[in-house]
Amino acid sequence: MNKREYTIALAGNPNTGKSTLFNVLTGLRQHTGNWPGKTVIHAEGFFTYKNEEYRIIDLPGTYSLYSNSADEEVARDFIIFSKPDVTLVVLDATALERNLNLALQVLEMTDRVIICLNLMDEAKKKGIVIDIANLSKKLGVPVVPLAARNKEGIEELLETVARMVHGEINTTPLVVAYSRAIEEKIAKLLPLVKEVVGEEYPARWVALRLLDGDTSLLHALQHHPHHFLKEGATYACHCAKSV
Ligand SMILES: Nc1nc2c(ncn2[C@@H]2O[C@H](COP(=O)(O)OP(=O)(O)OP(=O)(O)O)[C@@H](O)[C@H]2O)c(=O)[nH]1
Ligand SMILES: [Mg+2]
Repeated sequence: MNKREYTIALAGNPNTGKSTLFNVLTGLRQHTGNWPGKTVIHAEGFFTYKNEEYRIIDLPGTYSLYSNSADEEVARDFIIFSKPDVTLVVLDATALERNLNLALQVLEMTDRVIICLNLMDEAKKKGIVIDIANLSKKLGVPVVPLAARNKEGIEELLETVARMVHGEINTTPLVVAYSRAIEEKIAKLLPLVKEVVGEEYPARWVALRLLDGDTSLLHALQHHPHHFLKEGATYACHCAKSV
């Protein structure tokens, strides 16, 4: 019997070192191509760690994961529809505040997240000190410091990835609280969304996207092979307009 291969996605703002990390992890076992139907180049690579096979996808760098561009949609769709076993969110440690925005968005989509705090060498040079343990506690997911270009922190990252795919890490992703008005709408919509998407998709995130009038997500859901989901998505969208 073939052993299972784990899928890892690399997300993050542009220029945070995703491709550098991708190259360190995969060496020469990689190829680039086009996503079907979209002119966004993606890279896919493979590596082995402790006798287990991993596939890693270098997603386009984005500042958010809404539907503002093809890049954002590609990254968003991969996390939502392909359900990677682990999503690595690569952050620039010298611009943590700006980078955290994307991390919080990913935490709304999946609980299998590891934060890679990259460019730690630059942060140190600039005298930036980050309390890793506290950040990890606040975000509710592991945070691993890295200097990918110098191959620093890679072993700890791989070990954390392995533990996560084996279900040895319990995460409690930070839930962003919105204004009372929005939370009330979410509360109304949530049971309906749960009925439609069940356990298959993160209900709170879907509700938020619907409230935001994200028609592209709706479109993606309507093309889902599951008939019930297609109809449900249309219905949920209709309800989102009226809550
Ligand atoms: N000092 C330092 N530089 C790094 C590190 N990791 C990556 N870089 C540099 O940062 C720059 C951007 O790295 P990339 O790997 O291309 O970043 P990316 O996230 O793939 O960028 P996009 O694909 O544009 O989103 C390059 O010049 C890298 O050499 C690091 O840990 N330390
Ligand atoms: Mg890149």
